[in-house]
Amino acid sequence: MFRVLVSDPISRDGLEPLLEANNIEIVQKNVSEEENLAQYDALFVRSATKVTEELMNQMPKLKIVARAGVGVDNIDVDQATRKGIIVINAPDGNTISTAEHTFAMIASLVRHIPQANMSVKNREWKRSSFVGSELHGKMLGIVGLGRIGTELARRAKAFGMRVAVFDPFLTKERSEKIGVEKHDFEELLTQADIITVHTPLTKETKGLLNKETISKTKKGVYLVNCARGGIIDEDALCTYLENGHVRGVALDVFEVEPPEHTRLLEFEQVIATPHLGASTKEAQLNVAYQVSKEVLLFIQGKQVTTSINLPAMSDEAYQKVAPYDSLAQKIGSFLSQYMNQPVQSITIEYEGTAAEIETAYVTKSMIASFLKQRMDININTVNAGVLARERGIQFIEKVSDQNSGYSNSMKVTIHGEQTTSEIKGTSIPHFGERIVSVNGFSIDFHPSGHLLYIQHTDVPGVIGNVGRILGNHSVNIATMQVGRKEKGGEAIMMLSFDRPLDQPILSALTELDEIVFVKAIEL
Ligand SMILES: NC(=O)C1=CN([C@@H]2O[C@H](COP(=O)(O)OP(=O)(O)OC[C@H]3O[C@@H](n4cnc5c(N)ncnc54)[C@H](O)[C@@H]3O)[C@@H](O)[C@H]2O)C=CC1
Ligand SMILES: O=C(O)C(=O)COP(=O)(O)O
Repeated sequence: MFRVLVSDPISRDGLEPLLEANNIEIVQKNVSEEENLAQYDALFVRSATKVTEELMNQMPKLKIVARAGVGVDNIDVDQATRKGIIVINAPDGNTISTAEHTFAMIASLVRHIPQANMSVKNREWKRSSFVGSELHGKMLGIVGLGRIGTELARRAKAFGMRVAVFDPFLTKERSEKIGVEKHDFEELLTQADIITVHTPLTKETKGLLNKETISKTKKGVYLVNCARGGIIDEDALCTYLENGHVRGVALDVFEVEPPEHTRLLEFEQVIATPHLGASTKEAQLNVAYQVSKEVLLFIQGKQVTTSINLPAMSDEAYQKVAPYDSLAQKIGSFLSQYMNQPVQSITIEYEGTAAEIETAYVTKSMIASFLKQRMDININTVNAGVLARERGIQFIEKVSDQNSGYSNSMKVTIHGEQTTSEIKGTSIPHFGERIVSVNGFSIDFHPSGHLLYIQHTDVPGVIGNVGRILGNHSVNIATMQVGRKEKGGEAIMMLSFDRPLDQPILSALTELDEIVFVKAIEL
């Protein structure tokens, strides 16, 4: 049974993909009210639940956190990554709703609609107190031209506004295509009549509009924040509202939510909504449906596509990666079992078509498989890189420019404290993966099942002796491959069996004079 805890109010209809699947239990209850957090495999949240390290520690089975929305600033993604917990979000399900809400806030702000509404409800008729400004012909400054910023720009243009944009990642071509003016931050500050922010909350964007930057804006500017509390510094807003430099402010989000102690709400010129950007039936259905489908993919062992802490990959892209992923896991596990010593660095080299895929994912998969043999914690592609680095293991990814004759290949070299080992494999369409070289010995075997690696001297009779000992122990050899570099020198043997080999058999083999090294490997 896969157990899902839905902590914030999330559309039940949007959970349909999970509700219809078998063996999934969904509990809709806030984390603060759930006594047995340890039983859950997945946690669904919106912005209210804070997914802290402490909460994750109370959920040892947690494998995936699904944010039914965009911003993940309420989730400790670094800690989730360390613990191997996948974090996903619903990147575009609430874009339109949030853009529409922002536009509604802008229109309300310049026409004083909330204040006028209150006044009329108080039985007043003060028409001259609420004279507003037209949007037509004014310049809207958008900070962050992502999904929401772009939709907002389209709406502003339809109202005859000029749209100036600051976004460090915006190309000239894209700004021309959308029909907005690309500016630097300073220009936008000094020219815009209304400034609205649409970036995530990060170290860089926290306090982006502060005492210093707001002082550069036009006198009488309107400021809007429907992205995240803290992108516009609240103390600075109070200062400039008090001295009249900022004419009005529209806020959907606050540094602390609910905003119990902020002075901002005391200003007549501030209009506010309680984080309603994504609160439409449509957006809530979209985001819940998006993350439910993703979680279902995860449960089915398929590739999730909207992960924050995994390389983004569509299911289609994963189909191309899958054969190499499988090969990488086999090589990682093989080398980890074979090299029983501390490791300093791992190098993975891709050649041919293997170099054309999402190699970062495959590298992490190989490292995860390597570490799994050595560590008794949850290791996967999410936390493999972090855990390897924490243990002082360097990993290097290379694309080989050599042509070794295979249409694709993957070579993994591990530098251990005492020795270095290396395995090369290839994936053959419709045939599966093959290991084609071990420590420079050419060989050809399918890396699967109960294997035995033997290093020996290339002398007559050794194969017979090995066969005799195995036969004496009633062990049937399923497959056998040999490889050598030169006649009479060192050689290797790779055998596979229908069952694992016991220690007495391995000891008997080791006692043969011509045998240098024996290692049973389970893949
Ligand atoms: N009020 C609400 O209910 C909602 C709020 N949001 C907030 O809106 C934010 C934006 O959402 P989307 O447009 O979907 O995200 P997005 O990722 O599509 O766009 C963010 C944009 O910000 C830009 N950016 C990043 N750092 C920047 C910087 N230092 N200066 C200027 N631009 C910068 C990026 O290049 C990107 O284009 C979310 O992160 C979330 O916090 C999102 C949905 C609902
Ligand atoms: O999607 C986002 O980033 C939002 O801010 C929406 O938040 P919510 O899901 O409404 O709590």
